[in-house]
Amino acid sequence: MHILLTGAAGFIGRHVLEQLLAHGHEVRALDSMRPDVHRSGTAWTPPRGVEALVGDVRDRAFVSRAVSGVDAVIHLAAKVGLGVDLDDMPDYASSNDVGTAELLAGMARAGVSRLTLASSMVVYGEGFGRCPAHGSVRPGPRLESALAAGDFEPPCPICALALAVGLVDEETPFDPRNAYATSKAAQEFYAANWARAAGGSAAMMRYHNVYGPGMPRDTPYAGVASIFTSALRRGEAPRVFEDGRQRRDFVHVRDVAAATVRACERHVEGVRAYNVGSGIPRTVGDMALALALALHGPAPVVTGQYRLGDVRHITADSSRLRRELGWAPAVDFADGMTELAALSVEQPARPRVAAG
Ligand SMILES: Cc1cn([C@H]2C[C@H](O)[C@@H](COP(=O)(O)OP(=O)(O)O[C@H]3O[C@@H](C)[C@H](O)[C@@H](O)[C@H]3O)O2)c(=O)[nH]c1=O
Repeated sequence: MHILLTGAAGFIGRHVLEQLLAHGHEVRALDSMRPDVHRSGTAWTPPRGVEALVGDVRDRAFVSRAVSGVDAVIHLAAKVGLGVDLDDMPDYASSNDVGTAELLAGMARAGVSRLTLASSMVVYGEGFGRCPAHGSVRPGPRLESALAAGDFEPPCPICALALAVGLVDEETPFDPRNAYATSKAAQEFYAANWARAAGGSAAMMRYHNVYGPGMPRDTPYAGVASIFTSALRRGEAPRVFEDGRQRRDFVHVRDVAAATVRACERHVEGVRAYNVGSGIPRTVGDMALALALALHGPAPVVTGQYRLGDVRHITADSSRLRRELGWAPAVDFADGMTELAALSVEQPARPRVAAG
């Protein structure tokens, strides 16, 4: 196929591009190269044979050029991050939602009917506490305040049992809790509207906690695995928030790219969301320990600090992706951590240049 890939220079985009080429697709690779989005400032040299376009998906004329003649679009370009700073709300809305709306309008004008969209597990928010007795419960503000007060395994609001894992399937209701999450949820709604109105297909890929080679470094927006390896590289202990027992679904970037490419190749009808995760809950404390051991660094420090807006536990039920698209994660967690540790030793941090 001839595929337009947006966000091609980003962490996930580079892996998707590599796999698309390995599958024999012709790729038009687009990226804005916005310095505020690519905070680690890495240069981008697209592989030979790839048509590269630098521009912004909010630019209508640019989008028209970008979508012309392609069979399908993989839309990864986005402003990512925690999204808790209210001042950032307009930029999330503009970069992610206006950008997606322009892209979809451009696809409709050009008659391009296949979309694969990067979404995120953040659309689910904290709506997934699971009590062993009462199943899924929505603790809402009570859970937030319990967490803020340092009660990291709060009880079910109906009985006294502790809430557990936080397994989400694609039917779990949306509950976006910050500007980034809201912009991701809105992207999905725009894509669904476009698909229905234009007769297109849209696969929404809800990525869980992605890690692996090429993770952004040394920015507060990098994922926790990158922040821990950077700390260990400096000889510092990883600082683990809460009690370290909060669980996430860490999924390797090559597996995420494989799921994305598969969806682009195989999802041809209607609107479908897919969780992209390993399905295995791991505590942040265990992950910190695995990296500390791999890098022979200092033991993790549990800070008890709660980061505003963080969910306690979340794990992907990715059975739909396995069943419908035949995907299965291939990278073992221990191997992925060893790889990350080895890379972080081999690739020294970019030299910092003092301002002024
Ligand atoms: C950064 C950091 C996080 N953590 C904890 C907080 C969370 O419980 C857990 C995971 O945190 P994060 O990696 O920040 O991911 P997160 O689970 O908060 O998720 C978000 O992460 C953003 C990077 C992405 O842009 C978002 O899309 C979203 O995935 O690790 C630490 O313990 N120490 C740290 O230094």
